[in-house]
Amino acid sequence: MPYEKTDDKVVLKHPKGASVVILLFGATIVSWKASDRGQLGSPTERLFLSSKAALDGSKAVRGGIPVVFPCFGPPEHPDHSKLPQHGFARNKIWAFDSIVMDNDAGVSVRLILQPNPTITKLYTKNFHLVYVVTLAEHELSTDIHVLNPASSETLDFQALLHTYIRAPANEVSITPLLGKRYVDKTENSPEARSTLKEEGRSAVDVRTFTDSVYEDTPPEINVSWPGGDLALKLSGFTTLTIWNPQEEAGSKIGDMEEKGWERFVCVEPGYVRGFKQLGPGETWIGQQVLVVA
Ligand SMILES: O=P(O)(O)OC[C@H]1O[C@H](O)[C@H](O)[C@@H](O)[C@@H]1O
Repeated sequence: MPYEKTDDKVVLKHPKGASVVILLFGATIVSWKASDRGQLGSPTERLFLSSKAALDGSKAVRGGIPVVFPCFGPPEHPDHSKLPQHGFARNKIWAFDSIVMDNDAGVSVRLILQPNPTITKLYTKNFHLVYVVTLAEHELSTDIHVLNPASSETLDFQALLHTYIRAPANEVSITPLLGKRYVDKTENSPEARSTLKEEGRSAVDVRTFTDSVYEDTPPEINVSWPGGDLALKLSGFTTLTIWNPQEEAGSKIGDMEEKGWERFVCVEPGYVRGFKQLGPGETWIGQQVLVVA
């Protein structure tokens, strides 16, 4: 059996050893194990999950790949005024829909989230979210589909995959972002936080507290460090957020494990500058493929 489903999670298993664990809470991927290409040996964990993360549905998971929808950061749009930071998708129980692919190339599961009473008391817009997670030997594909089922209203949203890559934070290089415009959310004043800067580094690092939202994300991003390399192949997304709190902000995060900021970099493809405006009946798809080098 290439997958196992229990009340609270789905585990996909590839015949060559890779695996992924997806909680129905938030559709949060909490583990992805894959082996290096061309090397024997057991698959290794590729995502960071804080040992202090709550996995019981009491709060969003600190690590893995939380799904952010319909707002990123504190709510700014009138439709989102009752929502918490990063919206509700990472805090709600998604439904298992089906296994959509199961062959030698990979195994794929489809999860869905639709309005329910716990959502409509905070958010009254109609929406239909589909999340397709596909596991291959050295790749993990995560596709988020947003459908507007309304007959006349537009759906305004932001969406993002908050990918916590397990890596030695002080040694990672992220490319190619040279010349890209970004906002720096570590700046002190609201004016400075909304002023666009231009990236002057050929390889971006996170050795200091970093919270940058890049525009016009390239279709392929490389995250490398001595002894490791992960590529992100992206489509549909317009922004790329790079986040590492370092001690300065990380020590204030209650569910961050001791010095956890030393062990990950968040590389977050999204649509988070302005709002995607989806007409009635339209669908938007954002795809992230994580590829082991
Ligand atoms: O603590 P959380 O709500 O999970 O947010 C964690 C981080 O998410 C993103 O990376 C944002 O850009 C950061 O500003 C935020 O601090």
